[in-house]
Amino acid sequence: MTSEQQAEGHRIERVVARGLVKTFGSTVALRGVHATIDTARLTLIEGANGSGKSTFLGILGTVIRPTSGTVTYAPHADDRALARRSIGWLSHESLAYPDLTGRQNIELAARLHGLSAQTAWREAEERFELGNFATRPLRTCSRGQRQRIALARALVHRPSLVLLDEPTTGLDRPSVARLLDLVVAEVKRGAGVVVVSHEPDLFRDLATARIVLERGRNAVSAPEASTT
Ligand SMILES: Nc1ncnc2c1ncn2[C@@H]1O[C@H](COP(=O)(O)OP(=O)(O)OP(=O)(O)O)[C@@H](O)[C@H]1O
Repeated sequence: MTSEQQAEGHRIERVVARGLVKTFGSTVALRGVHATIDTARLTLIEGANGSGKSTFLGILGTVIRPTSGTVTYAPHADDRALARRSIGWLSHESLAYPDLTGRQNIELAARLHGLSAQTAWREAEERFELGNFATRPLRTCSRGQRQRIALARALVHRPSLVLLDEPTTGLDRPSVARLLDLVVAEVKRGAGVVVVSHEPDLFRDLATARIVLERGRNAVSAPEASTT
C-alpha cells in the first residue's frame, strides 16, 4: 500500500476540543480550552510562555491525556488509536532514536505505519534534501539536521493532521524557508497543520485560523479558532 492510499483510509476531517483541562500535580496547565481545527488550513496557536500551548498540542496529538474534556477527530469520533494513524507530530521531545541513523529512523517510522521502508526513504530523501548526515547516528547530527529528520519522520505517512511544536528551532534561514514551503504544500495537500511557535510572525501570513491561549484558557479577545 502506498502512503497516499494508507493516509486516505484514516483521514481526519476536523478536530473539535471541548473543555480541555490538564493538571500536572498542583500545576493547572489547561483550564477549559475549546477549539475547532479544520483540515486544509494552517492554524497558529499563540500565547505567552506557560499559557498551555504545548500541552494543548500534545493532547491533540494523543501523546498527553487530558484530565477532563474531550477531543473528537471526525470521522473517528474519540478513537485516539485510529486518529493517531493520521497524525504527524513534531516536538522537542521528538520520538526519534539517537543511536539509529536518520535513515533508519525514517524507515522504522514507515514500517510502524505499514509502509514500504524503501519507498518512504526515497521520498523523504528527495523531499527533505537529506544528505550524508542522514546515514550517521542521529546523536551525531546537528540540531538543524535532526530537525529535518524529525520532520521527515513526522510526515512519512502523509498525515491529515500535522502538529508542529517549535518547528523552526535550530533551522537556518534557508531551512526555515523550506519549512514554510513545506507547510504550504501540506495545507495544499489537504492536511490540517497546527503550529506552536515562538516566532509566530513567520507563519502569520500563511495562517487562516488562530487559537490564542492565556493562562490555560482561550483568550477572551480571540474566542475559539477565529477564521480570517
Ligand atoms: N510534564 C509536565 N509536568 C509538570 N508541569 C508541566 C508539564 N508540562 C507542562 N507543565 C506546566 O504546564 C504549564 C503549561 O506548559 P506548556 O508547556 O503547555 O506551555 P507553553 O505555552 O507551551 O509554554 P512555552 O511557550 O514556554 O513553551 C506550565 O506551567 C508548565 O510548567
